[in-house]
Amino acid sequence: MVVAKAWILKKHFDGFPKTSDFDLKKIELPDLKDGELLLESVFLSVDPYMRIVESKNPTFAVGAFVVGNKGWRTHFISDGKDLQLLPSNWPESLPKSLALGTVGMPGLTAYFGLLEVCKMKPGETVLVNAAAGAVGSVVGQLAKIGGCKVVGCAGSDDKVAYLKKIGFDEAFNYKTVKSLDEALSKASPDGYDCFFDNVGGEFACVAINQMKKYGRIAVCGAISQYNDSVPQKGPYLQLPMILKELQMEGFIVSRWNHRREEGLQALLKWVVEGKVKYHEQVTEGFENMPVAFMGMLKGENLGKAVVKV
Ligand SMILES: NC(=O)C1=CN([C@@H]2O[C@H](COP(=O)(O)OP(=O)(O)OC[C@H]3O[C@@H](n4cnc5c(N)ncnc54)[C@H](OP(=O)(O)O)[C@@H]3O)[C@@H](O)[C@H]2O)C=CC1
Ligand SMILES: CCCCC/C=C\CC(=O)/C=C/C=C/C=C/[C@@H](O)CCCC(=O)O
Repeated sequence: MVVAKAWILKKHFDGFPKTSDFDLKKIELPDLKDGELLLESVFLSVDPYMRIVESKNPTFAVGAFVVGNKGWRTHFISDGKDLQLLPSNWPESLPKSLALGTVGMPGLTAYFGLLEVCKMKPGETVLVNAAAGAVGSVVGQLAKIGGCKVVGCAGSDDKVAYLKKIGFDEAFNYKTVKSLDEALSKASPDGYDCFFDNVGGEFACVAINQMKKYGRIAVCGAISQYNDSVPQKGPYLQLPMILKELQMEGFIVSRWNHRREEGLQALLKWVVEGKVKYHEQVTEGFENMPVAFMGMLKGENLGKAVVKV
């Protein structure tokens, strides 16, 4: 009998998440039926990554590594239908945890958001916020590969130094600049063609006023608003949208599930060639899932935040 540990949400968040909102449970798992397999988490994120320890399903061999959306759990039984094997050409030398980050869902978000929503073109200027995080750090590097000028903002001087190291043309600490408006116009006096928005709220309002005519805004996330108890109010953006004829489009990465393999292969190739660099913020221990989660929301992570079980 395998006993799984699972983090459950005891109470819906009221404002910023608290340790007391989570509960660690033990769950006895039943024996496998034909067609099922038993998975053991190796790295976890919001999208857990697991190794198969027992299988009664001919498609999945014991020892194989898969990505699945199974919650914060050490073990899980699956019929295999919703699991993704790692690409078969995954190099032995590459950390498998990247399947949760640069060569996984966050990397795909950057890839499809830039290509399909921003429709970036060589010579354009791309702005990205939360730029030193899992999605943002890939956005900036893909935009450089695509021949763009890239401006990134992040919440510490160490993160800004990292952005410059991985090739961002301009980067600044949005928490310490005197004026966000001035910092954005100094970084690109002619404005921005593409804005990949991970943050929303006031940052987005200031940035949207600095878009060039016909600019495109990919609304990927709004992390500045996720923990608000009271919804934020304006300023309102209709005037710059009309006068500059902007396009603003929200998206969820799963829209391109049918092109997942294309995206993963492109990202894998760039990582192997050293054209896309990665950093992971690894927290040790399943017991520390809530700590890692809250730390990520507070900006303690550089690159993708993962938990090693
Ligand atoms: N649409 C989609 O399909 C998807 C959307 N997303 C979204 O993309 C965004 C980035 O996700 P991900 O890369 O996983 O996370 P990150 O690795 O970027 O971690 C989150 C970062 O957000 C920044 N942040 C937190 N609060 C604020 C704030 N108030 N203002 C500005 N920045 C803040 C912090 O960096 P800093 O130190 O710079 O403040 C923190 O490190 C999120 O909004 C997420 O919801 C992610 C995946 C798919
Ligand atoms: C408090 C409200 C929060 C709203 C956030 C809404 C959107 C932003 C966001 O973060 C969206 C993420 C979507 C992720 C989707 C993932 C799966 O489709 C795939 C996961 C497994 C994988 O393929 O690796």
